[in-house]
Amino acid sequence: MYSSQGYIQNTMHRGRVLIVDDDPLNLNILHHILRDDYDVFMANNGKQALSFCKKEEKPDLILLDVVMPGVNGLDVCKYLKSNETTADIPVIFITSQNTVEQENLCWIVGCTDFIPKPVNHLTLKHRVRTHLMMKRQAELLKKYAWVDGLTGVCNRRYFDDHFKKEWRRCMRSVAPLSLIMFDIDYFKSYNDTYGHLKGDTCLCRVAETIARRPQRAGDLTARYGGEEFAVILPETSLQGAVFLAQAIGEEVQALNISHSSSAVSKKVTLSAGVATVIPDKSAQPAHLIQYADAQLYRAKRNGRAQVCSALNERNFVYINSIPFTNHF
Ligand SMILES: Nc1nc2c(ncn2[C@@H]2O[C@H](COP(=O)(O)OP(=O)(O)OP(=O)(O)O)[C@@H](O)[C@H]2O)c(=O)[nH]1
Repeated sequence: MYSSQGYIQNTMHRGRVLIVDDDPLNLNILHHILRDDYDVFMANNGKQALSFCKKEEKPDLILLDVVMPGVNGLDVCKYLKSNETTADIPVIFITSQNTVEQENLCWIVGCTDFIPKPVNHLTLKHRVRTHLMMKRQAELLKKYAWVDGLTGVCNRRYFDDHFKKEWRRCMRSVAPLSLIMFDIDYFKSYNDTYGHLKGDTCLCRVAETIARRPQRAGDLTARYGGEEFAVILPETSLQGAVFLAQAIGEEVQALNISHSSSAVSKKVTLSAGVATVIPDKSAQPAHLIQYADAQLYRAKRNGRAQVCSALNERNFVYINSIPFTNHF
């Protein structure tokens, strides 16, 4: 649902339906019924279905045969429901096994619904439409819970959630986790000079510029507080994160947003604090936030419009303090 940049992706596409059946005739019939309304994909065994679901663009709904050679439908469903990235995909079983025991097995592995064979075309169309609509509504609700209303980037709640997940992931893979904290310089005087409406517009343009840059899976931009933004960069070295912070800072200056009451430049500038840790059990996610915040504070004290960084506070290494160029 979220792009790596932190923006919500458009979910109002036609809907991607994956049909899984080992019988080519059944695949053809279902494809024929749905192809005018949805983007339809087909798999003729469980293994193929699972590898399709590992792709970046997942199906929005799966029609799944129960009895198939190799990995059967029940196992496919069980696997999808136990995996965080596929658990929300509705699975409708298409089955000729209509005993109570069989039905119960389908519910136990987490199916959303089932349709008996032979398939009634209208029932299929209605069930698919209803479940896709319910999925979209659930996504919209999540969107409003997770997105910052003014800037459109992720909000603090989503940041906290994602940050903890990436912390655990980097701990498992013994990889560096970097965090950049950005703050707009002299933003209070910007509001005082130009008014809050212009202040809001400025915040939106800065947020958009920050969020455009981080592109890798797991990267995330969020509004951390009023005029403060955070960027999470999993599996990224301190050097890489500083490079990115520097590039973003320069791009914000290149926006050329006038700031006549700033003491550091005639344009809007950012200060940035960068910190990197390889997460382990002796530390908490909050520590990395503190390290990055300490560096942001140092950037402010040093004169603003610059990036300051540290490897981590336990063996505090002041790697750098880089002023942005051309800010006057
Ligand atoms: N327009 C607007 N202003 C906001 C929003 N959220 C926070 N602010 C303002 O951001 C300003 C932050 O001011 P300070 O924390 O004093 O920091 P600063 O003026 O940027 O100074 P330095 O950070 O030290 O460079 C305050 O005036 C807040 O009212 C918002 O959503 N819209």
